Amino acid sequence: MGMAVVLYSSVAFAAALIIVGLAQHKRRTSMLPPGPPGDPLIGNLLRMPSKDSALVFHEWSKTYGPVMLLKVLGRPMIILDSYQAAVDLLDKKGLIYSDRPKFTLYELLGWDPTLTFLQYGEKFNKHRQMHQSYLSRSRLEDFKSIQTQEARTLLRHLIQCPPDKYETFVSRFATGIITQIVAGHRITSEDDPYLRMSDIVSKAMSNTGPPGGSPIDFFPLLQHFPAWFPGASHIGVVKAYRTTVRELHEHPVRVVKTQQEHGEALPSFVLDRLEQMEDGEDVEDLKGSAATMFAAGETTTWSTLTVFIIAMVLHPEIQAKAQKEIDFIVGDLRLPEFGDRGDLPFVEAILQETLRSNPVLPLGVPHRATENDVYNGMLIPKGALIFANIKGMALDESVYSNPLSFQPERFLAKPGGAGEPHFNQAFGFGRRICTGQYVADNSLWIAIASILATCKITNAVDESGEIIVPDNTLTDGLVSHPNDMRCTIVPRSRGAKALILEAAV
Ligand code: HEM
Repeated sequence: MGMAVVLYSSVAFAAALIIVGLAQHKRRTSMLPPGPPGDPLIGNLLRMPSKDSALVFHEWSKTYGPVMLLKVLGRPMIILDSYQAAVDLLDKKGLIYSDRPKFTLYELLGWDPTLTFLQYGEKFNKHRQMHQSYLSRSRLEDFKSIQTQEARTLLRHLIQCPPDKYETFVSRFATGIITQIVAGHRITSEDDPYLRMSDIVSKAMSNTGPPGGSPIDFFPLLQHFPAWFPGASHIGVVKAYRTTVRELHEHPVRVVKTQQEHGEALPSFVLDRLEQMEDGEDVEDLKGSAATMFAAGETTTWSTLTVFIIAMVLHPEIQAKAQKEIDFIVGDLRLPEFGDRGDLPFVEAILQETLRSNPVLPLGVPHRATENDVYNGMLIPKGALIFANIKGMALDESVYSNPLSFQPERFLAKPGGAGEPHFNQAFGFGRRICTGQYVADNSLWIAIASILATCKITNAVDESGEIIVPDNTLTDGLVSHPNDMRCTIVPRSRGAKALILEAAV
């Protein structure tokens, strides 16, 4: 065989490879989910919303469908805008949809090891098991007395504090429950170290943009640049908050260990784990788990309760209807108890509508596909970030009528109500579903029922006597928080005030 034949054959073979490659690429590209057109190389970067991402994605989904592809700097992002698509992928195919992307910004902030951000694998299983075993349904009874006690303390704070402190005390309610569950510590003073840490950590979590979406997450090299460098501004957030985040890892375990040595530790997650710890076991896992529970459970509960309070300011008629229901079932001689829950369907509906109307994790926490997958003829590429658009699902008109209005009746059984499904999606999906959902649900219920039973929430009034209508918007962060909670909270009656003061411990 002559040299020329070898050369021609090689060129022909290479050409064939390129043609097959191009054909495969074309086929692959044509199978990708639809999405807004992007620019060469940078994809949709320039069109990515700077705020209200979940709402903007929901609008785009009306054009591109419930499974939508966005590309940012070559990184595929799939937005799931329908409950069905999220269940089909994240729940039913959990084996390949339960990973997380790398959250460089959160790692730099000191969140490590943190269940929320752990990649799917052995460490994830260990942390998930630690959380689930302590926060399981069967344990819920143990927490109810803590939750009831903190709800009563909250009532006293709300009627005694000036309006600009409402936020502080609602946050303290959430913190008070978590510190007791995690570290057996009851907050009794405003100087409590957990309150300081909680305040700083909440700020850190609501100022980081959508999870996994900061420029540092896309270009980890930016972490080595000064904060003034374009795209590196989050370095300032890291510097401001890292020490407190690390302190939150050290403090609970250090304190409970000392209490344990002195035989003074109260039951808690940390004590439970310390007692089970085997020789040589890494205490860093426990530190990470405790800090995660604290961070994941505090801001979410606080923000959701704030959403409820604003909804009551904006809808006095709904507040009055719930109070009528409570007066009928509970009366005015005692405060609501967990045992009343099944008899208060309208209060239940308000809780559900609070979770639906303004979900505090509007885009959840992104999952990551670990394999190529085909869904309804569309290719979900390996490595894609998968966002469940929880806010988008809340606005799905085929499930929720008048989705923009706050209408608890939608959840009441037919014919009195619309029989629409509860909004469990607020807690996420599949193998990454929120481990604290049952605790959160009970904390929210007892706080909502107790506030409605005893307090009247109305608009605040400014210096010139004008009624203030709170702006019903949320910040953009890992956890979103209402921007404006201006209102007035007073006891419903003298009897209600007496009940609050008697019950508070
Ligand atoms: C209103 C309150 C809460 C809401 C709305 C909420 C919502 C969520 C959501 C949407 C996720 C992401 C799920 C996913 O990736 O699909 C999540 C994860 C998580 N939540 Fe919650 N949560 C709340 C309260 C709590 C509480 C009280 C705790 C703990 C005491 C907690 C612990 C966690 C943890 C550890 C994760 C990460 C799970 C994992 O990655 O495997 N959450 N939560």
